[in-house]
Amino acid sequence: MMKEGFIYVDKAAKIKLYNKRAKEIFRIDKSMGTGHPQGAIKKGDLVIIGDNCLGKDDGGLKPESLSKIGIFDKTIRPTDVLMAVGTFEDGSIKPVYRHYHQGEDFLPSVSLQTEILGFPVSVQIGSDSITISFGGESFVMSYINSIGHLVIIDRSTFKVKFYQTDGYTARSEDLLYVLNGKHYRAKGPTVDALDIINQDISSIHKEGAAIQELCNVARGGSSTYKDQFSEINGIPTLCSVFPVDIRGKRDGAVLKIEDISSLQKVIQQRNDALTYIEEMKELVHDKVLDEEGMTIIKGESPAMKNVKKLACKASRSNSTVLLLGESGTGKSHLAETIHGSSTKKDQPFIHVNCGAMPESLLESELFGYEKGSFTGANSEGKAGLFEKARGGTIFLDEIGDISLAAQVKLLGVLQNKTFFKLGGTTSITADVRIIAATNKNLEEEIKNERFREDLFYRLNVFPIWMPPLRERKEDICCLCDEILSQICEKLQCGEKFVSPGAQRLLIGYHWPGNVRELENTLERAANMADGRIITEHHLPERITSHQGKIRQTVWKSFQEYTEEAEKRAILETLAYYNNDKKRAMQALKMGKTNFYQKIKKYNL
Ligand SMILES: Nc1ncnc2c1ncn2[C@@H]1O[C@H](COP(=O)(O)OP(=O)(O)OP(=O)(O)O)[C@@H](O)[C@H]1O
Repeated sequence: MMKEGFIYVDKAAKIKLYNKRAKEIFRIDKSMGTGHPQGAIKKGDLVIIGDNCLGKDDGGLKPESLSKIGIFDKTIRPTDVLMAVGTFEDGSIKPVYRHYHQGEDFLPSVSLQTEILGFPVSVQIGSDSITISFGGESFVMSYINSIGHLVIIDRSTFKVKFYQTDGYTARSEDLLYVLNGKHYRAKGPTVDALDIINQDISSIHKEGAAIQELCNVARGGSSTYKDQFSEINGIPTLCSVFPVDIRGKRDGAVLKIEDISSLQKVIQQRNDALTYIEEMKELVHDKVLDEEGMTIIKGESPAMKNVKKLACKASRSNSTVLLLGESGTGKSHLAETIHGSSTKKDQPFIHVNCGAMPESLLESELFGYEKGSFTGANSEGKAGLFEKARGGTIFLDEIGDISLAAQVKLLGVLQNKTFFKLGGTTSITADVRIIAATNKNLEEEIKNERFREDLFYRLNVFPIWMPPLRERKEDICCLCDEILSQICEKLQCGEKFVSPGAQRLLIGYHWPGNVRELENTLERAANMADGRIITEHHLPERITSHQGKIRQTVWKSFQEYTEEAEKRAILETLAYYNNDKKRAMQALKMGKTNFYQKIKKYNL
């Protein structure tokens, strides 16, 4: 049997030949079930809908169109999965329906079961077929991407007067058209297949680049359209268009079609499997790193768990990381941990405190200098920190404090991955991973022209925000345990513990100096306590007296707290997915509209 379908149209785009295979491909040669006569929908008819993607392959059905069967629900959105039973233009029966937002809450298989006027009705949407059942009879439609399945019951006889079948697009019987009152054709074993000869091709095939090309070429255009992918009537095909000339004059054109639905399905399954494997790999990797590497970072609050997740990702990539957050929150600690968990862990980690370095020295320290390049220079010349960090990581701490001149030079390194020594003429490759950190608000610095915007964008490839300690008080106890045991080891004073009363005070304090302040407080307390227990008496007055002040705290409204949390959730997820909005949206299990509304609301 011929594998390809052929359609021949004349200059006026009228179909002159449509072979058997083409009819099979577009499912217009089938006996199509038990059958029904031709007709149109009437007021009061019972309508049963199963649509796996509202607006696609259903004639463009809109949520508003559902008012025809008594559904006025503003939460139904285009692309929703919908199952509905209602009466046409007659409110005598309350519609029954269910809808799901794609991706957000749609399960691979959903169903709706109800009873209308004593008849059982069910709609079942699976991963590749939709089944509508009424009074014991079932109507199954299989699909590749999307479909709009429809069954209509005559209200006076309770007989099926229309059901959807394959080839509905070619028959112009898309769901919306039928709901709009368009006449549908008769179906059934005794009904002749759709007569398409002499019909305008656009009445059978409304869309697809191949159909457009066919019409162009039939009218006299030239064609290079060979084995191209084109979706025709929702069916994935490979098409070629050939001109037909008779005695040197254009007579029409032929479209050769190959059905690649099954191939498409296999590709889809393969892609799904690959995505699944990738997800599993990431999960396993994250878990291993979580267990092995990021345990050095103490903190189990949701904010710190997220920081650790991001740090895991950062340690696996070579991208520039920008650590943001108040002073003392642990940015340097995190930078070292990222390096220590990366493949570069056995290579150098060079910590440069850019803020502490005099401006005149910064350039020569970072990039080195050739001998005799400036007064006071070592006569042998010097390798810079970028060279010393070769193969490893350079951590540019307090990056917000460097001069504009140094920023230009750094930008050059980030853009070209090369630099010159001071007084040097040979370019040196910067084979180094950059992690930068600042407690400044760089956007503010850019506004005040103290920081270059282009440098900010080069640095802000993988941002991680360290939350201040006052926003993750649940971490205080485990930080105390960790830090106190390090301190006791350093002081060689034996193990010490924090009493519950002192713990309460530590949790109540607002920690403007963050973890660094906690560390200093514990070191002082460990020195003060003669015994093994650190009590309230060993804590400084600013902490013990703070307890009384807590009650004067100005509480925010519930809405403000909620908004802060929402903003933080979106920001952190966006950072985690490298600003990939789609993935962030999926991870947050948010609908598209909701997600973009929040982005707009919080100016993210
Ligand atoms: N999660 C943590 N677990 C254990 N120790 C921590 C943690 N976070 C911070 N520290 C300790 O707190 C101190 C301050 O942290 P760090 O120097 O990394 O902060 P920073 O954000 O880089 O500060 P600055 O912006 O002032 O440079 C360090 O001694 C660090 O070891």
